[in-house]
Amino acid sequence: MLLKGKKILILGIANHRSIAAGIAKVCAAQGAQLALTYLNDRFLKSVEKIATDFENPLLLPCDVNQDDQVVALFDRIKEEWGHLDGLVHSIAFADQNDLKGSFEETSRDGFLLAHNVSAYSLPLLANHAKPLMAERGGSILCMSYLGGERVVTNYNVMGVAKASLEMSAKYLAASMGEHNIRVNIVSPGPIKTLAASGIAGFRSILDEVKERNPLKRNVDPNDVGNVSAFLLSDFASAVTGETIHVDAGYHILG
Ligand SMILES: CCCCCCc1ccc(Oc2ccc(Oc3cccc(O)n3)cc2)c(O)c1
Repeated sequence: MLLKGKKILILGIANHRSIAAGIAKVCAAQGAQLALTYLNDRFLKSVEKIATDFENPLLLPCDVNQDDQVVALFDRIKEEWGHLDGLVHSIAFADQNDLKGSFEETSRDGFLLAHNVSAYSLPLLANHAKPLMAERGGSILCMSYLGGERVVTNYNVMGVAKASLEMSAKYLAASMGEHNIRVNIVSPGPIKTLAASGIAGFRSILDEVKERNPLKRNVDPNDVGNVSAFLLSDFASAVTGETIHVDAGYHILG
């Protein structure tokens, strides 16, 4: 049991296909106690369904764009648990119009929205988690994609937001290390999620990576959950500011 007795907060489950749902399942199987957030009542049902197999999980609402909801979330965690060992950030959003066409046409609002939700939310959440992690230390994870490291057609403003997310994770790793808080990046290959279905050309990318990558297969939320559980565990005690690609090796190709 990699995560026995660890208290882990996971933000970003939308439904059973979510990467965060895969991470939650592996963490629960490895003995972790879980707090799962849902964006609003529309998502509560599907989060409850996923949580039925878990041992008394905390289900809490959180829209990271609302500061008061973030404060209320960590007040509840403090009240119920007293401390936090892990935080998984699996949140992103961009206007669908900004996920296709010419990047130069991105609107000011669209650019700011994508960065607000997909990048700024990481330092925001990390700052609130800090007092609950400081003593024993903790592990923070965020989810990126190759399009944040190099250009992937149509990914556009989300790629720029992911670049910001990845550098945010590294600056957080540098700043929070003295409190024994580690911050790492998991970069999955393309996975068929609710969010992915909103991106132009996603289907063809899925097939292309499967044909080209070293393992000749697509990756799934369980693959991501396995690596995430490792990074959340004491087995990764000296790993911080690191990116692990869970992409069947695709990123090594030209
Ligand atoms: C052209 C790139 C194909 C591979 C994309 C892999 C991927 C799939 C999903 C990802 O996560 C999101 C999350 C929200 C998001 O914004 C959305 C999603 C659906 C509708 C909408 O209005 N915005 C876009 C991507 C992501 O960051 C990366």
